[in-house]
Amino acid sequence: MISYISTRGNSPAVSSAQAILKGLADDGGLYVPDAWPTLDLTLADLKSLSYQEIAVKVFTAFLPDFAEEDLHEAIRKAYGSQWQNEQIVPLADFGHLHYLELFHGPTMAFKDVALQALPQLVKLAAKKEGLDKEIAILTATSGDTGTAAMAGFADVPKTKIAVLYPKKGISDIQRQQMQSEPGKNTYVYGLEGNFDQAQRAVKELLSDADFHDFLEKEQIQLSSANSINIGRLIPQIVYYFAGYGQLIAKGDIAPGEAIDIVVPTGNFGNMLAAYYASQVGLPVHHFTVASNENNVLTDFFNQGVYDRRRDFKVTNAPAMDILVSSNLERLLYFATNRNSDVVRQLMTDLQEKGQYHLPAESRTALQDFSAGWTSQETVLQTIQETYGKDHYLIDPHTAVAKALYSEGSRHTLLASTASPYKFAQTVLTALGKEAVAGQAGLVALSEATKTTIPVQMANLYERPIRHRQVITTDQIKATIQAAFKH
Ligand SMILES: N[C@@H](CCOP(=O)(O)O)C(=O)O
Repeated sequence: MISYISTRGNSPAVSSAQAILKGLADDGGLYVPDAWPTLDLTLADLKSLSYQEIAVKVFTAFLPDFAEEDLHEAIRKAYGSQWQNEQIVPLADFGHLHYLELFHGPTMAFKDVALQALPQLVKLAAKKEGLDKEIAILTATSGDTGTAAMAGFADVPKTKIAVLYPKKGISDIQRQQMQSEPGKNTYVYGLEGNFDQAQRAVKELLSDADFHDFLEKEQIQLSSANSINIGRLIPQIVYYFAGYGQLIAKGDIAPGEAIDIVVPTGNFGNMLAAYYASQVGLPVHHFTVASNENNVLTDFFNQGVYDRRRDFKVTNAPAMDILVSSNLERLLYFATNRNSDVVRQLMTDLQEKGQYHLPAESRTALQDFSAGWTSQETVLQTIQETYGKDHYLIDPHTAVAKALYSEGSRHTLLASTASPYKFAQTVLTALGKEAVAGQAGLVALSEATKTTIPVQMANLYERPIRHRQVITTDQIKATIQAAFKH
């Protein structure tokens, strides 16, 4: 049975339930499986399996300490009528290019796929571990994770969730979604800072001894809804298999045929899930890592040097405005042939010097990856061209990836990570329309493109604003402590 170990090698191995409850290993590392599990399916099976059935196969393989009937129930709840498409992640096909639409969930971003499941997994993990404490979820967001995490955890008994988002640099709709979140157990704070600062604070609090004393006194188990939590990543593996199954069902590929995958990425969770899928049997020929102007990952893959010492840019693909890409640490662990000493040193270099150099032999292990970045102007141009040529509307993050795609002989899954309505102002600008804010922006986009405003957004601007508090980075710990105190 697999267990989970820290990428930095200085924490004991834990079960999958424990890894989900902890979020981050005590040594600051990220939990990774100590061996690749075997999926109980063949690629030929995929074309006749529902999304939920594929999810059962992936979840049971990666979460072997959970009872299978509990996982069935969790999956039934996570992928039910709250999804606006029965396939959960349908494909939109244009020749060899297939957009894997990951945005049909409650908050219209790919984060829903995992964050509809994570609360179920957390509850099951707590039951399994005999944990009778309240569970507090701390989350940093550049716009999408926070919204989706609250949609998942809102009013879940014995949980609380606190979200930190950068005050500047999220879309109008993301702001409205978060500030008007009605869940009684939700706490939302705008930060005078950027995503990296929010995420650093989350990681520090997860391993802060004094904060842990407070949690112990209050009988609280702390975890995270970010993709540093392995419980966030596992559900994301499922959709690559589901997309592959749809390609077989449509007759585009034969079982076993290799595909390419292109992913717009900031925190690297979505890309890493594709890599995990490939390690447990999905035939992937090539991965393209797409970045926006915060192109730290592009330089890393092209030059083998990760250097966060650069200006942090607020862009029109804001969910990817990230310079410290947490999940890369998990890829480094595999690229270094599971050498936690090397990973620990690289992470120390990143912390202390702001950069690290990947050893040459590990660069070879990443030869299936290439990387590129897309400017804000090209994002606008790509949205306009895609709409003009294919009459298909894409959001700015999907455009970051689309700009790097060029048609080849292989079928390609391109992760379409958010609804274009979630970034209505940017999409309107791209289409040469006035970027009106609020409900008027949704109406303008609907009229300009003769598309329907997603039902998930129907009453969004009627919800009252509940969360207005803005804090500085110095105030994070005390603010979260006050929120979580009974
Ligand atoms: N893009 C994210 C940033 C956090 O990433 P995560 O996948 O680690 O949760 C966002 O929109 O919040």
